[in-house]
Amino acid sequence: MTLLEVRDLTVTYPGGAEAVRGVDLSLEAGRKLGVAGESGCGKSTLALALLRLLPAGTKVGGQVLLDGEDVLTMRWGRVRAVRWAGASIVFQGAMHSLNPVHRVGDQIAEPILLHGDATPSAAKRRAGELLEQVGLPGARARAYPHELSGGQRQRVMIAMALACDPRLVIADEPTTALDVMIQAQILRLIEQLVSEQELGLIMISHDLAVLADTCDRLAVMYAGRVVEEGPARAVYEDALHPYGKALSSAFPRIGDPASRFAPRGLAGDPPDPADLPSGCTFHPRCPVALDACAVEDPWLREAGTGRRAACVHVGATVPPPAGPAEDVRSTT
Ligand SMILES: Nc1ncnc2c1ncn2[C@@H]1O[C@H](COP(=O)(O)OP(=O)(O)OP(=O)(O)O)[C@@H](O)[C@H]1O
Repeated sequence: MTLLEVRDLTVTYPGGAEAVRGVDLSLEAGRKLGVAGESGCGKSTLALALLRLLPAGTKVGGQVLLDGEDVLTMRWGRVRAVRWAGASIVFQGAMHSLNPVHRVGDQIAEPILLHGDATPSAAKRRAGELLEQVGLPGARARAYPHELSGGQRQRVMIAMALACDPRLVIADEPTTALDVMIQAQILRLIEQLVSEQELGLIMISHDLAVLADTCDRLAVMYAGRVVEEGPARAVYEDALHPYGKALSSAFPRIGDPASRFAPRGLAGDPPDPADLPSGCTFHPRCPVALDACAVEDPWLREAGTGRRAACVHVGATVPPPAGPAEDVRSTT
């Protein structure tokens, strides 16, 4: 069975910001899905929605099927059971996520005690084992967060995320605050744990290169929508959507010196989710926009083997209108 199936997920914050708009995603156990996009595209909102961690008053629609069970409609008692044990999140910036006045071992033991019938001493023992699993000496369980380096704290966060043997781990910018060497170590650790334990991984980052290196598939988000999705390497090296292309050209490629000199960046900012442009939300920044793009909002649809993209330039993108069809489509 598919581990996670997200269907037509929408999130609207109080005040009207449509942060996630009709997202469909799926993930098998043991697979790694990267979610990329600029700041403000809705990546963290998507992650929080998967575990119903959004602020009160936020409107959420669609389905989040975790092992076939809809997280969005389950009772709160069940949601609490699913958090940590079914799926867990590693947030960016471990210093802010760890409690500064508690030893890290106690913080790892806490979800174990809450979610099972372990005794306090068994939970502590398990916390030490988890620390060793993420490459820290078990004795570091007695340390306070400020006594650890940034990389060590992020390892503690990963140990916590694994504490209750979840089936799915969501990592939201897990290495953003770390230097490049430590970043690489943490990414390798996450990859190793996912493959050893047959977990599903959703990794969120603005850095397409990191995701292409770590994940099997990539979803590119823009203004709350997935605008491109496919095998990670293919999306990174040969994006179909103009936004995916712009995002991938923003990072020089390892082993491709020419890419250091490629034109980079994208003018402007993503739109305000409370005041989205008409048609394709990317059209005001798109270098290849047509007049039709200010009107038509293309669906995400098949664009070659295992790939999907939402752009009038890619495949047949416009859903059939109610009246006589006016063809604004083109092919790649
Ligand atoms: N509590 C909130 N109330 C209203 N709007 C919000 C709230 N949280 C986030 N938003 C808005 O929703 C949009 C998506 O934010 P989100 O944090 O999900 O984006 P992101 O892609 O994860 O960005 P970043 O990489 O900076 O974290 C942004 O425009 C943001 O301002």
